[in-house]
Amino acid sequence: MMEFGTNGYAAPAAGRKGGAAYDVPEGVDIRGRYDAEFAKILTRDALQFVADLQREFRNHITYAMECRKEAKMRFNNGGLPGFDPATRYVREGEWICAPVPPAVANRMVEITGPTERKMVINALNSGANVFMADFEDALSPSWENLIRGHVNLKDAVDGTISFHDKARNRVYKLNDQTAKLFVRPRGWHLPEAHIFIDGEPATGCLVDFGLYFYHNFAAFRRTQGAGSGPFFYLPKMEHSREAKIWNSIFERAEKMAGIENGSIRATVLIETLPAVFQMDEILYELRDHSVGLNCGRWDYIFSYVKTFQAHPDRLIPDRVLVGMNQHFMRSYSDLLIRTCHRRGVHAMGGMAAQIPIRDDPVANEAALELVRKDKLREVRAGHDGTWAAHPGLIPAIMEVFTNNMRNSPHQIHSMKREDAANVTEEDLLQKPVGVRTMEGLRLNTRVGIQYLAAWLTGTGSVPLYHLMEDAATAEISRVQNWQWLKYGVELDGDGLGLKVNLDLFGRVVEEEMVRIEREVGQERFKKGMYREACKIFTRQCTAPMLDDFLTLDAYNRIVIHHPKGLSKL
Ligand SMILES: CC(=O)SCCNC(=O)CCNC(=O)[C@H](O)C(C)(C)COP(=O)(O)OP(=O)(O)OC[C@H]1O[C@@H](n2cnc3c(N)ncnc32)[C@H](O)[C@@H]1OP(=O)(O)O
Ligand SMILES: O=CC(=O)O
Ligand SMILES: [Mg+2]
Repeated sequence: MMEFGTNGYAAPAAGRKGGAAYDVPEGVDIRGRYDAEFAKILTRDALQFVADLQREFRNHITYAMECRKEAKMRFNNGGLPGFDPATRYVREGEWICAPVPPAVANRMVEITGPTERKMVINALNSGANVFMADFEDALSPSWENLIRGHVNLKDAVDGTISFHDKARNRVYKLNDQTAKLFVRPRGWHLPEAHIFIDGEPATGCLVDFGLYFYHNFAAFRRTQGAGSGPFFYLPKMEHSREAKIWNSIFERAEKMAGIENGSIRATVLIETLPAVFQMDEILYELRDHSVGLNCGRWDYIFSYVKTFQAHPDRLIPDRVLVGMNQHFMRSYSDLLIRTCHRRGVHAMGGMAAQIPIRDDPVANEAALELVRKDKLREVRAGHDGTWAAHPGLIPAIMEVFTNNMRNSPHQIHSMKREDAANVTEEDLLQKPVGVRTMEGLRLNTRVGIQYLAAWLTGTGSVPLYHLMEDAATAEISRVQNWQWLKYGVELDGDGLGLKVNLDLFGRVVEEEMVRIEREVGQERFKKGMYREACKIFTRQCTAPMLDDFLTLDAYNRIVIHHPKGLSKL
């Protein structure tokens, strides 16, 4: 095991003995594995840029994270999130964001996926308008995945990326026409424990943003952005002060690159409950750099549970029942559309969880139909585009959007949704309706453990029971179990009348582990990290205090410092 310092991460190594070393600027220490390809990303100049960002913004980030803690305390003491009276002038003011760059006017279908090499090529060739390359929900942030991801994105932006699938003897290359690339860095909360700056682990998202921006801004603007860009997605913000930090980071990056202010554009995911009350404020802070908001529905549900962790009157029903038809979810989507269109930017829809079912045409058609229905609701509500988890879904989603957009690339000017101006705090907080069942508890457990086992072995998005599962959906499973255990809820939906307690949960865990082993097979079960995942998941579900993020604790298990002799692994 690694030896932890006072901040929870291994202390930086004093030097590098044996093997090649990165050429680092003053105060930077790279503790991840070295290879010649990685060294092309971790250049002295790129690291200097990351270190400059870290030094300039670390106090702002620390403050923003302290504010999150204060807000959590307020909610835990019975407070509710709501609109901030101090920024009423922003919500009521008549201002708009900078015009949408022509390169990304049409974003009807955006495919998302991790930065794995073959998937990057497939996504760019998929026929979607945009590919969101993900360092976040869909990626397990191991050193290998992250830096390999940067190699892949650089090759993609340079147009030189290729991949040889030896088993199938198939070579993957980019088509002439490709999707426009957006990149989603990690959330503020995750450190990058393989890069130390001034003795502390770097902020994960500054590493993701800084390395990508440094290496790609020029080529991207030439080949993809028609003179603007690069483009980003920004996850998991809770307050506009966090958007203000991003805005300053963008200005700092533009200055370094010598490009015009407002070149970088970002879509912010509204995927925390506190952020839904800050949508105008977030757009306002980013008004020169914004290209919309997105309904990150899965993290939003997770955040609803987390925000109300001390409110037993706001327990949610079985996870499968919390869809966009719930009043609080519909209100969130309606207000997001109204806010974006009033400010002149895209209102993006979210991810349907269904994926193609290859070996069962009937089930496949049923899954596709659910996706179509979800997308039809989005486009009719006024969304300008949406997400697709898998290339196989793109034709159906594209058809729904093109058939309902009146030959226009977006609906910013045609679907104002003034009716949504009446969405109230109560609408946005309304308790979801539905029942709780033993199967809900079992499914959360089965899915949560399998997802975590995949994440620990380097895969951040997986197909489970014909649905896409990623960090956000796994979080729902975890916090829902925690909530049900904490308040000993009655499972009122299956006539069994059982109450959730440690005994029952212990039995469920045992039985679901047996089921997982049966389903994946003994050999895979033994080789995989199911037992470790089970330990982490169970601890988090039964902890007296709810952990903020599943991936924070789990991250410690995927940090691998090199050379091995120095890191005491
Ligand atoms: C809550 C949120 O944040 S949502 C956004 C984050 N989540 C995501 O981005 C999920 C992205 N999707 C995926 O990772 C995958 O589609 C999964 C894990 C859900 C399903 O994966 P699989 O079952 O392995 O897919 P499947 O075997 O059907 O893949 C078929 C082909 O499509 C490709 N493919 C599948 N999904 C994607 C994708 N999102 N991007 C690019 N290519 C993809 C595969 O690489 C494979 O290519 P090949 O035929 O050339 O080998
Ligand atoms: O990031 C998207 C989500 O739904 O969470
Ligand atoms: Mg998310």
